Amino acid sequence: MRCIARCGSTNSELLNATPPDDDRVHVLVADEQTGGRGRRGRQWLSWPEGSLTFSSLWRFAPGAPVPAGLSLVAGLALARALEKLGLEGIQLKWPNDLLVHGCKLAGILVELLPGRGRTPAAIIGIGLNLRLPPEADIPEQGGVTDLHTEIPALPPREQLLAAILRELHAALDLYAMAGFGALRGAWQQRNAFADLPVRIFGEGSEIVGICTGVDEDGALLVRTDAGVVRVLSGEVSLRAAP
Ligand SMILES: O=C(O)CCCC[C@@H]1SC[C@@H]2NC(=O)N[C@@H]21
Repeated sequence: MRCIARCGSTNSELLNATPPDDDRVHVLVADEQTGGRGRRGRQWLSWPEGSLTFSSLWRFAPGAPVPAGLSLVAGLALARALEKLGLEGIQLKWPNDLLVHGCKLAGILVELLPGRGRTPAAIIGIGLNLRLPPEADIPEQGGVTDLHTEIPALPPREQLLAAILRELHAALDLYAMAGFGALRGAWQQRNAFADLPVRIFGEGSEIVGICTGVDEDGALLVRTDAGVVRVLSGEVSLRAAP
């Protein structure tokens, strides 16, 4: 594990300076990110004392199918770590957000690193709000929350990170062995939109229906008038339907 004071984005750092193939687990933590990135080209804002931002490189078997459910696995691991610290009411918003009381507490950005003759890898980036300044709240984006608001007795940062990494690596080991199917039930128990009307916006398309869960690959299942539609993570955005 490497801890640095500042960088643009921990995901970008790992993408640009891939550690050697034999380095099975590689984690980069930054006290401050100046160009944090979120899904769909969004910015991820963080504050030096107010956020925990890190990325973990995870290698998967050459020739294995693209690990589609990874951001769900990471979300579940993060949820489990925070639940063990006493945080209740965590919900997972497919594919990459962790919510408490409907407000975003953490986000996950998974990016694949092409093999180029090496073992293929994924970078799993996690941004967790610890103590946000008031200007961080953007109600029109559903609102944000921080860990300090949810559990006032926050453990020290290093302890929190260690607890998250423990859960993350345990979940990744199971995922590597048995696939997302082994974690699917646990993810669905925390599904923020279970049996609720949803609207999925893609590039030039829109799906409206009831969210019935996720499948063995981590794809979202939406029951529409035309039958059940499988939505792959890609460039889509999920919202509650009125
Ligand atoms: O909400 C999202 O769309 C995902 C946010 C992911 C943010 C984390 S912070 C650590 C890592 N480095 C980045 O630039 N992004 C991820």
